[in-house]
Amino acid sequence: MTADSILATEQAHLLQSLACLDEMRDAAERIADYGVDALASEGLGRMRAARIQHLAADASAPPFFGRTDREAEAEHPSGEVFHIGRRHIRDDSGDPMVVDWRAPIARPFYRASTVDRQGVRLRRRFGFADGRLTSFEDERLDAGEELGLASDLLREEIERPRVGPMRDIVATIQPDQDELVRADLDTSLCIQGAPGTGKTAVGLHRAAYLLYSYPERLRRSGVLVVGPNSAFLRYIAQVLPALGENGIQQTTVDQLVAHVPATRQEPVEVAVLKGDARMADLLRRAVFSYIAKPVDDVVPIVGTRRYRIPVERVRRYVDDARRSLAAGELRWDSARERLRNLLAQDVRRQREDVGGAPSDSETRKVARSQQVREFVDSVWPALDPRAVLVRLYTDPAFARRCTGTSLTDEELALLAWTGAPPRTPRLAKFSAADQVLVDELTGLLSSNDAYVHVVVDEAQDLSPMQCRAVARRCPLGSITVLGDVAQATAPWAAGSWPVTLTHLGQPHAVVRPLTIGYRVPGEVLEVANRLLAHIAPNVPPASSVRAGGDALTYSTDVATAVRRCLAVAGSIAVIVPDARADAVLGELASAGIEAATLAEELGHRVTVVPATAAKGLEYDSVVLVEPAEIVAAEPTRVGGLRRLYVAWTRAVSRLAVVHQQPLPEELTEPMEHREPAGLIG
Ligand SMILES: Nc1ncnc2c1ncn2[C@@H]1O[C@H](COP(=O)(O)OP(=O)(O)OP(=O)(O)O)[C@@H](O)[C@H]1O
Repeated sequence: MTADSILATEQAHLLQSLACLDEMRDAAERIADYGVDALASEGLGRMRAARIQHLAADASAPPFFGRTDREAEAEHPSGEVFHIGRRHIRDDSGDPMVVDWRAPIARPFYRASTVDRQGVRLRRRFGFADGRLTSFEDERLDAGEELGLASDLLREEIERPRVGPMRDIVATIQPDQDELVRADLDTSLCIQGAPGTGKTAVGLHRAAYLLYSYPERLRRSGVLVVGPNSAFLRYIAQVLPALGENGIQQTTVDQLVAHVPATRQEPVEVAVLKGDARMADLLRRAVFSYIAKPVDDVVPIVGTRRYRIPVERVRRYVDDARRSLAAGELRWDSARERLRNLLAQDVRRQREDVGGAPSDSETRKVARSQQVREFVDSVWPALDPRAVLVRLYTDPAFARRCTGTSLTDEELALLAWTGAPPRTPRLAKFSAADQVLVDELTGLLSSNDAYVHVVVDEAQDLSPMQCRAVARRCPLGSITVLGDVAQATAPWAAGSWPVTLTHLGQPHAVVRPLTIGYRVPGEVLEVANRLLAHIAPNVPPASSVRAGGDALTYSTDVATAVRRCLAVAGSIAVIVPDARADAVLGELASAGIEAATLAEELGHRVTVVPATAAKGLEYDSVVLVEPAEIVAAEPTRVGGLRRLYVAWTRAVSRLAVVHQQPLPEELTEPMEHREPAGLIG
């Protein structure tokens, strides 16, 4: 077959697949929602809506992007052919026209090699333009052909100028990434990777893979994706819907714990202390301290009769509830409930002992009786997490009692409330670190939403207490942890995966590295890698699959540098020291260049990005303003260099450094004792 006739045949398959997809959508819309009862009908309706949404997702995307031809088998003497796409498409008779990329049969498309063919004779990739099939690329694995990263279609995809939000990488997932994407649901993973190695992409595709592969286990309380900030969430928001997954909750850690607003700023050292794992112990002791020792018999009145529960028995019940609380079997509020029930059951037994036959509803009435309620309130009061926290901050004797030996006097003094104490806990102004503590307390008092799998991105920046907040959302499930210790800029960051994983409740998660960079051009990465010796000596330098002729330039004027970027296609970020954001916006405006802020919709050509908000984002061109000032703005040199490392590694095609001050010396000194980052492929 000639290339043209292959293309024509594939184009015909594409049109047929689209027609089948239309038919599947029509069929889904025709199905009525009649279940056996109203609830079942509602459930069916929901499922149907989800299915229609799934089938409609990203209708502009080609129905398939690849194909595998399998070796001949007894049942299929000429070898089966599978087209691989974003979703399963079948014809009228139910035969697959396209198989979902997540299906086990699609795996060899990503993983087969000449060494391990996995039953595949030929792998074909397709190129598209405006929804039309325009090219294809074959690897005859059985003839020893394997392109790897040298594939033109793969390189085109990687080098496509970036505009707007993040895209899925489903057509070009690499074997090392695929292994992580398809790890089973019970496996917790920690993916450590240099900037642009595809951690976020892998984490999101893993979420989609798990939903497809474990629908039963994930249908109810599925997958939660946690990102560092709302700009990042907006940037990644389209990836999962484009893969047909609309039901995944995506949130920031701050949103996760926002029971109270964060309206108070506080010194870094206070925030660091409040993020320390020892706070968990303090809060726990504080909560337990509210349990009082019963001193009297309890005497519930039923009708006109009084039943006496002797104090020794009452103490036993309280001890029993306390043990359940300590063992984590019960939260505070349900332990209160348990206590009420224990007392009511005691009365029931007393009545039975004298020949009565009290009903369940009478027993429930005893549990709710005034005497039982007053007793429970006195030994096991209802607690407001804000009140407990405010008391710890405003009552030094109480804080000291709850501390044990874990916090020093200096540390306790740091926690003390500054300014006039709030009149009521409801009026207290809390900080972002307090929000996490309120969440910890809330978790001690009552249960929260729990997920079967959590994907947490930029996890290197989480404080131990934030890690615990994430872990609480996944008490029995697994976690995919994504991050890069070299990019840890938060002052409370642990800087070590074993520590972070322990606080995430996953001490045995395997740390898996990704070292091939798909974003940053080689010459830009080579300079960034010089910083590693100073910011994360144990992290190996990454290599880049990409090089650009004018990838790294230096100049002195922002507007000129931006204009040069405007001359080529793609998104542009002007990454600035935070304090300069307004000035640079003004400078660009007076130069006649329209620029947006990060708070505005994605898709603007030029965005001014404060250095502290650049994490996780990427742009085709980056104009990086005054690196030395970005470093100096952080409390420590290492923190500053890490911030610069993040900012330096946001560009896909070109990085234009604009500076009048000398560059930080760590950037200009070549790497010693290290392998320079090579270009792969
Ligand atoms: N296999 C791939 N095929 C095509 N593009 C890819 C592949 N892997 C990653 N990319 C692209 O590389 C870029 C970087 O990916 P991603 O943002 O996931 O990296 P990251 O490791 O999370 O980076 P950072 O540490 O900076 O947050 C993205 O544009 C992504 O789409």
